[in-house]
Amino acid sequence: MLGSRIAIVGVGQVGAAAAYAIILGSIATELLLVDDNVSLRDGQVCDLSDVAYSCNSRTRVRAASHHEAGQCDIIVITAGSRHTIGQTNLEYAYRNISIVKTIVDAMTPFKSDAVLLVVSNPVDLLTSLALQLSKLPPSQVLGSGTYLDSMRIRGMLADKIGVAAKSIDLFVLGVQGESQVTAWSAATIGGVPINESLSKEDVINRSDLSNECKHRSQSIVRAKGATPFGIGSVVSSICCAIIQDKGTVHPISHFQPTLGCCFSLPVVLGKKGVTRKVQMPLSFEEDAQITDSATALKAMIDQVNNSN
Ligand SMILES: NC(=O)c1ccc[n+]([C@@H]2O[C@H](COP(=O)([O-])OP(=O)(O)OC[C@H]3O[C@@H](n4cnc5c(N)ncnc54)[C@H](O)[C@@H]3O)[C@@H](O)[C@H]2O)c1
Repeated sequence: MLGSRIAIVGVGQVGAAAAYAIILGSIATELLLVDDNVSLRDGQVCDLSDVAYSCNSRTRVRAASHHEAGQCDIIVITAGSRHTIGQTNLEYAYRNISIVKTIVDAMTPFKSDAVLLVVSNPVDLLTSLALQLSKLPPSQVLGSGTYLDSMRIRGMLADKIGVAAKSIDLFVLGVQGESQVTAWSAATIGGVPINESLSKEDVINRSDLSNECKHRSQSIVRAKGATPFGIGSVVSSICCAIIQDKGTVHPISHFQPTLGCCFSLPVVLGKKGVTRKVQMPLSFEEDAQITDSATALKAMIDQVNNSN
């Protein structure tokens, strides 16, 4: 972590929660906060600096411009607009597309080995556009994708069968949201394929669990208005894996050349972002669902590019 710098662009609910987790973990030496709303940004700097002082964090926090953020080791994009009542998903997507375009433009040129991590929604679409616009190599442009969903479903399964989530390998993959796919066919418990490791007493309805996981964000938003903490902690884990060159495997949105867009498949994360891809044998149905949703995403990206 020595000398490492992370920038968070957009310090609303999600950006602030990510900053909080990064400070608690002393993940970086310096944390730069950027927001168009300058008084909110400065308030967050003071509040989060207090966190750093009170927990003896080695991470120091300060306000910065978009341009400075582009020179950091990792730049996390959590800027966005709120989904307003009556706004369609398409209108919402176009609003955030315009925000991400402005941000990437203002940060260009990036430090050549910077890693860009997109969190704003729709995450796979915005990651694909950030890759096009930033001109960074594909291995350095990532999206949080289905990382949180994978952690969620592991936790939910762990609760049902009484095994620690850490001993479960189960990935949610593909385009994050309605068409994401739970890769049950490749799931293991303690390294043993799930079909062999579970006994008859372990009754799990896979489809119910996948659906509950898919809609969990909506339930949280209905209950408390936003979902900042889970994703904040995911951002901190991803930054930690990169800065500490951990070589750990995570489901991360990244560029898939065969389908021409970014979505989540397992990768090894290290200092240079994606250091290698991990082949995961999926069932025919899982593979087909992922391909279908990626094809629809690519069509949407082409539509956005043609509308410019
Ligand atoms: N990927 C995930 O799993 C996940 C989970 C939760 C939320 N999100 C997404 O994260 C994004 C942020 O959510 P939130 O609840 O923090 O919203 P928020 O409204 O609380 O914060 C957004 C912030 O972005 C700032 N902003 C807007 N334009 C900017 C610009 N050009 N430069 C810098 N800052 C700018 C705003 O001033 C605001 O402070 C949304 O797109 C949301 O959908 C993603």
